[in-house]
Amino acid sequence: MTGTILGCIADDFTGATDIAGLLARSGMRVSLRIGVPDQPPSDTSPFEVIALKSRTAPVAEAIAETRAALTWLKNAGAARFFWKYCSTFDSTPDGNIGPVAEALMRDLGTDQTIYCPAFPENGRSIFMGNLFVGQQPLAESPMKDHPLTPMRDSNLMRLLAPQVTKPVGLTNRLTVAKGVDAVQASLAQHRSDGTAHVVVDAVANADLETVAAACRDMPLMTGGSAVAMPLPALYLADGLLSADAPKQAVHDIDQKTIVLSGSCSAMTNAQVASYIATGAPACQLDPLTLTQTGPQAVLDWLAKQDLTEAPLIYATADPASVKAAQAKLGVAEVGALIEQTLAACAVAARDAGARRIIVAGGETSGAVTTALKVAQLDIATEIAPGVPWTYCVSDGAQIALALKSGNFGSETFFMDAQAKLERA
Ligand SMILES: Nc1ncnc2c1ncn2[C@@H]1O[C@H](COP(=O)(O)OP(=O)(O)OP(=O)(O)O)[C@@H](O)[C@H]1O
Ligand SMILES: O=C(O)[C@@H](O)C(=O)CO
Repeated sequence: MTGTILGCIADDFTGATDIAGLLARSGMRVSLRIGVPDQPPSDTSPFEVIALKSRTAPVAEAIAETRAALTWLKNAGAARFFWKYCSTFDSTPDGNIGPVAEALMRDLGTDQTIYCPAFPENGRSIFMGNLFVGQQPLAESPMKDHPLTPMRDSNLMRLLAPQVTKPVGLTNRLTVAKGVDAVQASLAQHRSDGTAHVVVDAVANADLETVAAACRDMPLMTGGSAVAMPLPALYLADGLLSADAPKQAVHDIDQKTIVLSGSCSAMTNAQVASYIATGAPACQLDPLTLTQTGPQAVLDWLAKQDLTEAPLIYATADPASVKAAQAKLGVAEVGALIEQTLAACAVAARDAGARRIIVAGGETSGAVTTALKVAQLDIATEIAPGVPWTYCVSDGAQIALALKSGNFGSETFFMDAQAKLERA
């Protein structure tokens, strides 16, 4: 029986399902824990992911939580670790990515790690240390206007340097193109120069295969989810993982479904419009009305729905409406109001028999999983790159839960999700 081989720590919930989903492409069992478990490890998987909510937390808090996660994962048997942050490197000059990496390096007694947020299947690529979102440099992409972590520079070395105490360097695409030995030689050169933090270019999945192969024995790798994807096959080839290691389970889940959308990204707006156009029952939450009437009206609407028709409850709105609501009610207040309402809808839907719950938005996913009191998710079939179905238990009921990052999935995501579970 194989113990835990790789321990991953993610700085948000949808980021955690993202890396868990890509690791699960291997067919191996991947478990995701919501927060650092109170209990010592038991029923562990070859790949364990701990989801934190530390992306915008104060540095000291993020470090403390991440170190606690590391200890739990070490106790689960892991000897290799992955620090997962956003593929758009979401952070601020006094943000957490660098300080957390340095804290993990200290705890693991290692003097070097890599930074590779590339996710080519979702349009994130790195060339000469510059991060692109589709064809746009990061700082010209919609990420420049992110409400919490506006990204105003596209150069990963410049973004990382103010966050760390040790030198930052680059292993560029020309080296990656030469293969595994060239990447390892470049890392060794950086190490002898005292460069602890190495940004590594990747523009395609083939580059990520090379980078993962070159770095697979590092105690700590950091990046987006995609550079972790080749690791299961590499560990299998190295004999670290046996072919009889636990595989993904498949459960037969009742068809009653609820779709909850609190993301206001351009992609989620398109997904909501496309779902409504199919004729699915839908109820829009208006923040101003909610402050006056509370959640009862939407709960009443939900109680009348046939859950086999997979109704949608959404607060998703265009940027102008979001700004107007924020100006009237306050950014944090309106966010919390909607998150709490959608979380209450998730609980009510579960109590009414919904066993398939689809959620759009990272913060929204956090609120929903917390309200459902979900502690552990087992990763199941992939819906879209970085968005898997997961299985969990909530109040004794076996639930299939899909947590979608705001920007991920195609326009037909909500339909795709339902169809994928049928095929699984
Ligand atoms: N109509 C609205 N007006 C104002 N705020 C809203 C509205 N609808 C949703 N919100 C809030 O916007 C925030 C959206 O964040 P969330 O993390 O859920 O989505 P996202 O940022 O698109 O996803 P991700 O973090 O995965 O990229 C939530 O706090 C939500 O409550
Ligand atoms: O890496 C990404 O883009 C996502 O997994 C994410 O972190 C969403 O918040």
